[in-house]
Amino acid sequence: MRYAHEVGKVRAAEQALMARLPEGALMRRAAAGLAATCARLLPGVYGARVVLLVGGGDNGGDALYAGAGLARRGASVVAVLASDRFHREGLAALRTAGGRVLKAADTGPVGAAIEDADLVIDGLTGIGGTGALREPYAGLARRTEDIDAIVVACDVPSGVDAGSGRVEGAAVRADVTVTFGTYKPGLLIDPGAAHCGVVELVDIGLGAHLPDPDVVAAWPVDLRVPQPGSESDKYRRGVVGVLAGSERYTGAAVLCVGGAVHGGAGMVRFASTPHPVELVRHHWPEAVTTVIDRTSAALEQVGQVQAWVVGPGLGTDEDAEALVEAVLSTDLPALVDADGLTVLARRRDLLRREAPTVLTPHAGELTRLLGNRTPRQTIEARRLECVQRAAAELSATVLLKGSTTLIAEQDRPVRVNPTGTPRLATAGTGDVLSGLIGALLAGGMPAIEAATAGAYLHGLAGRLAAAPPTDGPSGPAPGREAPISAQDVVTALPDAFRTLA
Ligand SMILES: NC(=O)C1=CN([C@@H]2O[C@H](COP(=O)(O)OP(=O)(O)OC[C@H]3O[C@@H](n4cnc5c(N)ncnc54)[C@H](OP(=O)(O)O)[C@@H]3O)[C@@H](O)[C@H]2O)[C@@H](O)CC1
Ligand SMILES: Nc1ncnc2c1ncn2[C@@H]1O[C@H](COP(=O)(O)OP(=O)(O)O)[C@@H](O)[C@H]1O
Ligand SMILES: [K+]
Repeated sequence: MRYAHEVGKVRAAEQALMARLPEGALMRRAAAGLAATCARLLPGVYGARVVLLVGGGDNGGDALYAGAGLARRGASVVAVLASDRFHREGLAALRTAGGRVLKAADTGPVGAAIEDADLVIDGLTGIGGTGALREPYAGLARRTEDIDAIVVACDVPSGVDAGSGRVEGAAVRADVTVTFGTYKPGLLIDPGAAHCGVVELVDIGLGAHLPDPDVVAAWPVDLRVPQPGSESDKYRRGVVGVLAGSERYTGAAVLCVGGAVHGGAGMVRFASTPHPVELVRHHWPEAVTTVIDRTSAALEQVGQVQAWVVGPGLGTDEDAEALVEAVLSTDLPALVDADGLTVLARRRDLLRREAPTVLTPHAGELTRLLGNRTPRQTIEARRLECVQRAAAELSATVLLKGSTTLIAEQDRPVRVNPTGTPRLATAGTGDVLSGLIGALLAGGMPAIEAATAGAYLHGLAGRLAAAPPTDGPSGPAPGREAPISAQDVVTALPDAFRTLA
């Protein structure tokens, strides 16, 4: 797992540690780690041209000390001061090491230095950055776009809100971000995460002073999907029931069952109206299907299951509502997706239940679930805050889809999914995800673990489907990916599972 802590907790841990160390020791540790990474990224330090973008706080101090270290090893280092305030000891150290200093207002020489640089260290703002970058910080951040130099962000790319990943204006796009002590949520969550490049963590000894994390990113070693043993049979492995599709929306049913069939359930039971049932039988002969009378919503017709998935393509009429109500009245784990969520938005009373409930909204669906008080754009920009609020208000496990999938349960660290690709933003992939998570629930996984593993495998299947085979699970550069369909994601699921073995 990658652990991230809120900014306030990072500051408290730093204070506790600093109280036990000589003045300035912590900053010098951070700067030494930053300088070591920069030295590794350069073909050679001697003679390399390094520019430091220096803000008025301690983030600028880190950059100045790191620059001093590189200058002592023969680099030609220029510091660009964005503010009249700067870290005095850091600047003195740089000058002593032979570094030069410019002010941001010296636009000609500053532009030339950045153009000629081999490496730029962004020390404008770190965890102290608030709101959109003001001038001249914003202008300096923009100057780092489309340059040949390697851009290394100190602690956090400036312009990215460290606590949330929010980006409100200009922000540095780094090739590498060197962060100190612990990850910050904004380094793991988009849009901030997309500005970080490769994130390296430098240990500055904070560990013992840090409380439980606020956000964690799951890595393959953390995921324990159910494995069949010699005692297994199809019933013991878990049966998932899927209520999806309608005469109007048939594809959602086929895709959702596809996700469930490849999710490791012992059996998939599918129930719907005649047309989706016919199509599911055609595509997935292994599913056991039932044509149900929607008006009665009697789940006994479908047979015994260990978990339910309800919603994709279901429609939002009264019959659909009756099916959602029937599922949520059981004492079984249930996942509600798509149209089921639209129904739930007007029947939040149905969420009062003891058994685990997983909701898988995209930002628009979450807007409705939260009573239309939070616009979709706000949810997309403040994903962390909104998913936490939703989990608390709805008393459910909430998986918020989109460019970074987040999974929240009340009083637990929020999970961040590290896999995925923007190629997944295509119709029907969400239906595959809900079927997949339903199968994992039926296999007995706790709700948050099923949602975490499902998001991971789904994102990885998307990458495997989109990438040339040689690029592997860590994923190729986005330009090397091909468009994919939701069915391609289904097909790639077995390969995604195999990476966990
Ligand atoms: N504490 C420790 O032990 C350790 C801390 N460490 C390091 O310290 C960093 C935190 O330092 P910090 O607290 O000084 O804040 P920091 O990120 O430099 O930002 C403040 C400056 O930014 C400016 N500014 C803010 N918003 C702005 C905006 N929108 N637009 C423009 N300017 C804006 C603000 O300007 P002002 O408000 O003063 O005008 C002020 O000058 C942390 O990330 C890590 O790198 C490491 O050395 C390890 C040990
Ligand atoms: N920009 C993006 N980057 C990565 N993944 C994305 C992005 N946009 C959407 N996705 C993923 O694509 C899937 C789309 O699901 P959803 O919105 O429910 O579509 P549908 O209802 O058509 O199936 C989700 O898994 C979501 O996380
Ligand atoms: K920075």
